[in-house]
Amino acid sequence: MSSAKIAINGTSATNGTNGTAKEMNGADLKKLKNANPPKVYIGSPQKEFNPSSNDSLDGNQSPTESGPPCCVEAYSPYNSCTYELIESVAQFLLDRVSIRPKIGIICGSGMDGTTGCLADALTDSTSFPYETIPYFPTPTVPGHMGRLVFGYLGDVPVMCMQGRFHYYEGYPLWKCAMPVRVMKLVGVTHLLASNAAGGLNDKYRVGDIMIIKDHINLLGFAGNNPLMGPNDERFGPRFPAINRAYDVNVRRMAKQVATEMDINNITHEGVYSVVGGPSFETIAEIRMLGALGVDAVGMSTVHEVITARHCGMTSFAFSLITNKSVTDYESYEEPNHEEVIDMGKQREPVLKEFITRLVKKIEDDRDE
Ligand SMILES: O=P(O)(O)O[C@@H]1C[C@H](O)[C@@H](CO)O1
Ligand code: HPA
Repeated sequence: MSSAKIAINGTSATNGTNGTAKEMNGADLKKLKNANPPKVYIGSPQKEFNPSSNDSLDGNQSPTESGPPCCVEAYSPYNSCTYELIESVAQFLLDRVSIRPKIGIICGSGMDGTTGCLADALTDSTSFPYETIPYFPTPTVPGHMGRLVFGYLGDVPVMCMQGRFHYYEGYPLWKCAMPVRVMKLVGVTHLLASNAAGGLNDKYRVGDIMIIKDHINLLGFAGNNPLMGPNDERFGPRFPAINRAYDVNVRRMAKQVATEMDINNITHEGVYSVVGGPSFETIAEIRMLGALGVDAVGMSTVHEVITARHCGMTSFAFSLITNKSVTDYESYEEPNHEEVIDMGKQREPVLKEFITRLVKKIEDDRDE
């Protein structure tokens, strides 16, 4: 494969074969960071990040004698990742890309794979493997890539998380949702999140799309919320309202897109509930969720949407129904991650088209 060197802010990164996709590899970016370190303030009292010291870039180091470490210990349930730190991560990205996206996309399981996925459809793209972004977590789940990709979807500038972070990976909820705040400070106003989910609603079939109109935050009921801990008003209020989390206008546009694509027969609107995972649900749990009015169940999205709403972003999310939730004690069926990934891949073209058209509508609406 041929590769040309191109200049990004005076330093070099590798340019792909077609001249439109720039992949920053780990080694290049480590060099880049050392040459041009982001100003990152960590802990309290604030400390300037020094890439030549032993400080880790991933924010996962444990407390040291000199005081609290970076943005907090990885497993703290309380978010003390400062506004300044998120700002510095956003600045790190802004210094290295020229586009200024207003729409941020999070790709769910099966939609964030290695080839043919949404992020691959972006043109003029620059991608940052997560491990090369200061303080970013890194994904551990098979089938989830770990890249932040900037580029154009159709002619709309977007930034796209190809791979997300889940609570069951061991990250606290605030850390799972930390990239949403980075998006916010990059300038994103609209969050579009997708996920894979088990279908509880009898009308849903595997492969259907459910536009999320509301959620039940089971983790929140159990006293776990991404906004726990000190609140910085620069992000948003201490007690944000969440009852209008899934924007009615964007949902209307999504339904228009479904009509235009002639996929109304596989498109629904319903209630999503988050569980902690990684174990799938028992039959009793599924029956309980059904009785609560849940249409689909998954392991993500809710903490991202709460974080986005907290900082004033417009949010929209949808589920791909990758499996039917088992409700029958006589059944031998068992949900598994492989079928989740397979269904995501099968539906990739439809979902890509769905998101591309929706993004265009949002952009046109913003311009009006
Ligand atoms: O990232 P999402 O919510 O799409 O992933 C779902 C939940 C688990 O990560 C996985 C289970 O197969 O799919
Ligand atoms: N339960 C929870 N999360 C999921 C499921 C499920 O059945 N399918 C895909 N993600």
